[in-house]
Amino acid sequence: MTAPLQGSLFDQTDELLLGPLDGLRRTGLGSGAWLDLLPGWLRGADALFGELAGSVPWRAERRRMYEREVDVPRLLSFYGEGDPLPHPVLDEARAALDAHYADELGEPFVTAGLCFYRDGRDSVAWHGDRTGRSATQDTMVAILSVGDPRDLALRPRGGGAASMRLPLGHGDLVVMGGSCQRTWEHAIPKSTRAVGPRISIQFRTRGVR
Ligand SMILES: O=C(O)CCC(=O)C(=O)O
Ligand SMILES: [Fe+2]
Repeated sequence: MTAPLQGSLFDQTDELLLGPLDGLRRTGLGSGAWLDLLPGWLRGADALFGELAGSVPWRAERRRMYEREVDVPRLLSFYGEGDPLPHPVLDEARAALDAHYADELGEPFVTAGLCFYRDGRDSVAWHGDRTGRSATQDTMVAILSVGDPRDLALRPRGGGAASMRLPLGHGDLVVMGGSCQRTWEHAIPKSTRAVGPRISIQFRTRGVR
């Protein structure tokens, strides 16, 4: 499928450029969870959006829910350990994240999950990325967002403090770290506003989904 995204809708530069990661700002969420945020990490991302939209083998997934098969409302593509990524700037992004977080994380980011939200009806429900080590141990999930802005919503698992919404725009980076996957949940809520397509790229460590 292709998405009708006009060039330079979002960005004034044509050149793909990853900024330095020293601009990352950390927010503690409590219970050992935190978020690192760097708005506008990748500049010139219009072309990347177009290439990913057109060349990634997007899959629609179906899932059993209450005895029925339902469409998962977004398109997906998963790049496992050792799989060539669909654009060289994603290799650069992953290498930069590895260099920045090496000491704190203690292992590299090895997989990339790509999600395509075609419009405001596409979404992902509340969940933690709790498959693998993240169910019991701290880890990091780094998300690069391109295309139309969508909110990443976060709430403590099992209720408690109020939830929060973090608008993720074109080229923005957010890293969910510490205990975030087991003590918090996240979601991309549906939007009733007219929103265009968004692609998110999630880098994870070995075995974590
Ligand atoms: O689209 C996003 O930024 C989040 C996706 C997500 O949480 C997931 O696929 O596990
Ligand atoms: Fe997730």
